Amino acid sequence: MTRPIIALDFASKKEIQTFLDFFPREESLFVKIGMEVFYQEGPTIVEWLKELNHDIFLDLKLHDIPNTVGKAMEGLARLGVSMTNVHAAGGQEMMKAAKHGLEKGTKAGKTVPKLIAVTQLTSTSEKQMQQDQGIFSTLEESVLRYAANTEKSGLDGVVCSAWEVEKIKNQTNSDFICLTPGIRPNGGDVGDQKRVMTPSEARKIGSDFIVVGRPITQSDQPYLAYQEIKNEWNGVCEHD
Ligand SMILES: O=C(O)c1cc(=O)[nH]c(=O)n1[C@@H]1O[C@H](COP(=O)(O)O)[C@@H](O)[C@H]1O
Repeated sequence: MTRPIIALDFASKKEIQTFLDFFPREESLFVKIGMEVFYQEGPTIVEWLKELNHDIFLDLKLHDIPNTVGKAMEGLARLGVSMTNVHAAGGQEMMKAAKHGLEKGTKAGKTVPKLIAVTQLTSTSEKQMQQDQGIFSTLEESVLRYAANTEKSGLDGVVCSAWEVEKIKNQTNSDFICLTPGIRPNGGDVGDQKRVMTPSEARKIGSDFIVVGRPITQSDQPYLAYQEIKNEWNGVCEHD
């Protein structure tokens, strides 16, 4: 069984602790730490979650000049997370610098974190992309271009919506990762997300990882919500 990545979009360590109390202590989770809590708590939040035996996707979506991103990644590599990311819009030079920084900062004998690039955010519609970013192609064309740039820069994969996975997989090598947020159980509240899919649809279409936040974090029964999504993602029927 593979684990959905839980987006820990909380404002503090205390709130995360309260949330994790709903889960059995021995269950190792794959969690995503984003800018909301990282900017408040700093690297200690990562160290604490690692001590609890959880795997971490550090989602800081770096996007700056190549030198700055490269140096920042060199520092982040020392935290020993499993995965981290940049914005593909930063360009190929920036993505290469990010990868180089991660490799340089990873301690000898340790695994270099997977590095993936955000294409078009799942909260972006084609109309918004054209109006706000001045990109006058289809949204899919834009995502495919970013995915091609990401692969050329030597990164491990992309963050995209499940809607684009099939086309990305057709144009990239077989190891290239598609990590898909914007996941909702059937009939779930989409909130600010625009390009959504259910866990089972995302699996069928070839997503390698799904990221799920509010359907689990805002649930009255977070562990049950997590298990239902995990089972659906792994193709387990309720009565198996
Ligand atoms: O990089 C991400 O993780 C990300 C990229 C993207 O395009 N869309 C997106 O929603 N995310 C993240 O995925 C999570 C989705 O949360 P929910 O919409 O609550 O499931 C949030 O933490 C977002 O920051």
